[in-house]
Amino acid sequence: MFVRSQITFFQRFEQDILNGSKTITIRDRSESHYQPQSIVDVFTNETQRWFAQIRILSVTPITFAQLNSQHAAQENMTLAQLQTVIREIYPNETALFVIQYELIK
Ligand SMILES: CC(=O)Nc1cc[nH]c(=O)n1
Repeated sequence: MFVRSQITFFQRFEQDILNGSKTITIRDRSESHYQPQSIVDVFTNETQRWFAQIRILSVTPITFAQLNSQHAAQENMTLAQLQTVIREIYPNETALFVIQYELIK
């Protein structure tokens, strides 16, 4: 049976995803299962409202300490902002995954 894959983003990221300025998301191991080239439905985390489809391009392990300004640019943030956001979402996690995606238009 084919099960459609899903991911959620906080509502504050929605416009950046839709306008193409946020092209990665950094998640913990529990969300590292997305398959490259798969198509994933995107919902808001707060209300489970569908707002997009994305194609997964790659899933790459990374540590918190390895986050750099290129990752921040791909998140449409400064590096300091990205580090703060990730620490708010994953307070104690060092093993993370960069999920690169493209918006399906
Ligand atoms: C819901 C949720 O965890 N959203 C996240 C987490 C990390 N990065 C991101 O862009 N969105």
